[in-house]
Amino acid sequence: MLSIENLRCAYGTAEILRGIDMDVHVGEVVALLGRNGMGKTSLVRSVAGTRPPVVSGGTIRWAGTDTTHAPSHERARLGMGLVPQGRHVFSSLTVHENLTVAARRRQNGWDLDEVYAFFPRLQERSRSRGRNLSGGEQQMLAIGRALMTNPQLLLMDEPSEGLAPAVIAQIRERIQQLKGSDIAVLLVEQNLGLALSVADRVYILGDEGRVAWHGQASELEADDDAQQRLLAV
Ligand SMILES: Nc1ncnc2c1ncn2[C@@H]1O[C@H](COP(=O)(O)OP(=O)(O)OP(=O)(O)O)[C@@H](O)[C@H]1O
Repeated sequence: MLSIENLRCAYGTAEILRGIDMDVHVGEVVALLGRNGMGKTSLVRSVAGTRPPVVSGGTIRWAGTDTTHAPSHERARLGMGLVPQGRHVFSSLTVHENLTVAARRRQNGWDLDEVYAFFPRLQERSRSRGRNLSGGEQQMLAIGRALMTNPQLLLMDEPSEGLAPAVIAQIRERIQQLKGSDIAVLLVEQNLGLALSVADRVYILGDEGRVAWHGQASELEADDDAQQRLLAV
């Protein structure tokens, strides 16, 4: 389980998160929502140990270990995988190379064949370089690359950003497939429809740098007031 208590983080003197409490259990998908600039990416980067921002208070525990100030490679070793906003695939490497460079062996874990079975399009494009892929293919590659590290906690930062509806539908199906496996998923999304269709629970960040709403995805779906007030939909 990922357990975040009273987390604060800052860029220089600007404190963005001011006391976040949140947990994500293995086998569930938790969506992290909020309007632009509320700190969703900052929270995910704090969990993954990617700087900036700097964690200025609180604790992050993963599977019983205090990872609050652990280096990002240590968090990866403990089973955290990040699908970063903007994908960041290696543009000069092929799909195959992007995937194998990330591989981390674990018994009964993800390997190249499994990732190709999960995203057949990646196998078709295995010899293409990152820079020649479409946005959707790059997103599949970013997810596949994170899966190659055999994560038990998958942090996904806006996987639907800039993608066509047909590709978003595929990403939705794949997240649903991951659900119920031995992976915990924390999903940052702007696309409320996608978030509600895959998430078990939802946290919404408000403009105080705190959680403004949390509950079951089905509760948020029925709560027009929260949607309008906190997400401006
Ligand atoms: N590297 C940085 N240096 C200084 N301030 C930053 C940096 N990155 C983000 N911020 C600020 O931190 C705040 C939170 O940004 P963050 O990207 O975490 O929000 P977000 O909810 O993910 O937004 P979006 O939906 O637009 O991606 C914003 O005010 C942003 O301008």
